[in-house]
Amino acid sequence: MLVRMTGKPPSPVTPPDRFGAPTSPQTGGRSAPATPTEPPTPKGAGSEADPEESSPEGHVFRLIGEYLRPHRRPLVLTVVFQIVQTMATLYVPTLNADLINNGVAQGDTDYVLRHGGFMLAVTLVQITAAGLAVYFGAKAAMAVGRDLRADLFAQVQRFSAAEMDRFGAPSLITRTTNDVTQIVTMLVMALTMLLTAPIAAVGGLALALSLDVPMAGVLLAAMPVVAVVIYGIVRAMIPASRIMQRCIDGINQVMREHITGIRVIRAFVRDDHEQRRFSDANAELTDASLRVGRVQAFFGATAMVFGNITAIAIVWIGAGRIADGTLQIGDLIAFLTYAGQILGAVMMSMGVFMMLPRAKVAAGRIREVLDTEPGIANPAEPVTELVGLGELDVKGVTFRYAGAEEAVLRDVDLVARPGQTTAVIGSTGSGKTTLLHLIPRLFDVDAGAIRVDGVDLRDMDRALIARTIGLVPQRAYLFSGTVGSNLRYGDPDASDEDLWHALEVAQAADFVHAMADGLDTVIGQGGTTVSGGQRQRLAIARTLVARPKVYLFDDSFSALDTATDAALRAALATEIADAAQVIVAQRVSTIRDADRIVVLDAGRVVGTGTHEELLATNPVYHEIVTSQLTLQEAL
Ligand SMILES: Nc1ncnc2c1ncn2[C@@H]1O[C@H](COP(=O)(O)OP(=O)(O)OP(=O)(O)O)[C@@H](O)[C@H]1O
Repeated sequence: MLVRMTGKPPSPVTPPDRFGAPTSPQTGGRSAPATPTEPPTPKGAGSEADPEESSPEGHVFRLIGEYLRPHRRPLVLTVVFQIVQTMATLYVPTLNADLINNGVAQGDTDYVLRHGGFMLAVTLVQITAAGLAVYFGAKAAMAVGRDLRADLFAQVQRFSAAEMDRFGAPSLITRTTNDVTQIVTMLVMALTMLLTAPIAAVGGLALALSLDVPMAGVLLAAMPVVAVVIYGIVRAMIPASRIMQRCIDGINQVMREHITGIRVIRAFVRDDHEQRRFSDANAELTDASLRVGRVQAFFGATAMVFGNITAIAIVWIGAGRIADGTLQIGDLIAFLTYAGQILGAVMMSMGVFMMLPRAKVAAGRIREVLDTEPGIANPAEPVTELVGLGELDVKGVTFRYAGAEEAVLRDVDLVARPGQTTAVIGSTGSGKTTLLHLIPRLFDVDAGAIRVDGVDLRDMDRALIARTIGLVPQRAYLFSGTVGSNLRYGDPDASDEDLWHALEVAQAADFVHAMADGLDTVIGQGGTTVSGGQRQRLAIARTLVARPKVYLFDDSFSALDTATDAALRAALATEIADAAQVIVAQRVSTIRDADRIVVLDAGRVVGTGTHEELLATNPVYHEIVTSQLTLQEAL
């Protein structure tokens, strides 16, 4: 039979995970209100709304149009070769009819050879044009994919911690990989079929009409019937694909949690529970896939039946007309070929429309990232150099996390002078880490200001902030690579001697020496191949290599034993004697010698002074100290 099932519906691929996190305020610059108002919902998104429902088709076409614009050349070539290929495809049945009528039927071998040669040449043109059309179409589509990924990556790099929190790392990864793939896949199909299909349908019909009007009527009658049936099936496919997409989301989530939390699962012997969760999600996906499969099977069978009914009608009418001498056998064969081409074209274009729901969701999610203005932008005329030694002044700072009801920090003051150590202590959840994250401008304050050498952070160039302030985070992160490449994150030009010196100060030289390849020892992603304490010390060394003016240690000594902690602080005291140090710690012994201790309680500063002053006057500090040391030890 002539009808080929080329309009195959898209195969299930991993869909994007869903974005349902609360939206955040776009606080940026000095104009940020003291009490943040409710954030505007980003375009194409909605914390409540289902992104699949809320992203119109326009998203896909606008996005594709925008990204195809720079690739006009391959696009134009695709169109040209598509037209050539389709014309040649339409021409071949006419030539074939001619060959049969005037060559085969007449027994004219010479005609068959001459005409056959020409037909072969047209087929060659058809094949070459088809190949080139696919090549340039894929080239344009891949270029769109590459540009989308590059723009998404660049945009995510501009994001502040607030936007990162809002989208979440897994979602940003899925958007950059899977969602882009959805767009590219649809684009490849669209470039290959959307143009060919209407030309083949209209051209085939025109040629059929020119051959025999009554028989072309069969095709004309069949086309709308097939289109209506396929439309109905596509309508059924859309909700089925949507359900399947949600099921794959579910399975992704279970899988992600399983991989991330494998140690906890093992520790609590929850393997069976996790296995059940996975089995449930898996069964749900299987059911949904079967539902989609049933719709596809029905689609295939129905299309085939209609195609064959059309072919039978053509043969039936054609046979009668051949018998009464009004139609030639070659024309009947040409008719059957046109019927196949026309119905195939209708089905192929339906295949593209079946991909639309998924591409639509993907485009909405991509647009959402691209349209999100980073809350923290570089100032228009940034300060690029500081003249002072690096005096940090936190003044009247209030901060609330996006979506949170209460401010985490209220009216916080803190001064860290060069050559001095300022410690921050407080119960867990009192806001210490948050305060430290505000200093390198990972978030912007809602009220108050943070200045270094009298310059507001919001007036400073981001590169200057990074050069001036060195944060050793609570959970040190190391990149996949070597010890050396991780340390050079602080300064790409640092020599091996510089690295070893930093390691000595950070009390890390001994264990790095003991590693098989020293500085060239490979570190697993996230630093999983070193211990927590080693990771902390490597992170400290990395910051030392950068030589900032202000050091922020966020509980960076917590994984060290007391002796190493003391040795490290002693080494730091001489190594970075001129720098300002802010140390957050839980252990009183770590901070008792600090020049100034700031006591935080529920986001407020409840005391500032030396260990002795606070012990004598501050009940919160007194309580923290006596919970760890005897009064004798404390004094
Ligand atoms: N990204 C975030 N989004 C929303 N709330 C947050 C976020 N990070 C922290 N919080 C909340 O802010 C409060 C202060 O957290 P923070 O980590 O600053 O406390 P901390 O004093 O450093 O605690 P710890 O000593 O346990 O590290 C906590 O109530 C916490 O739940």
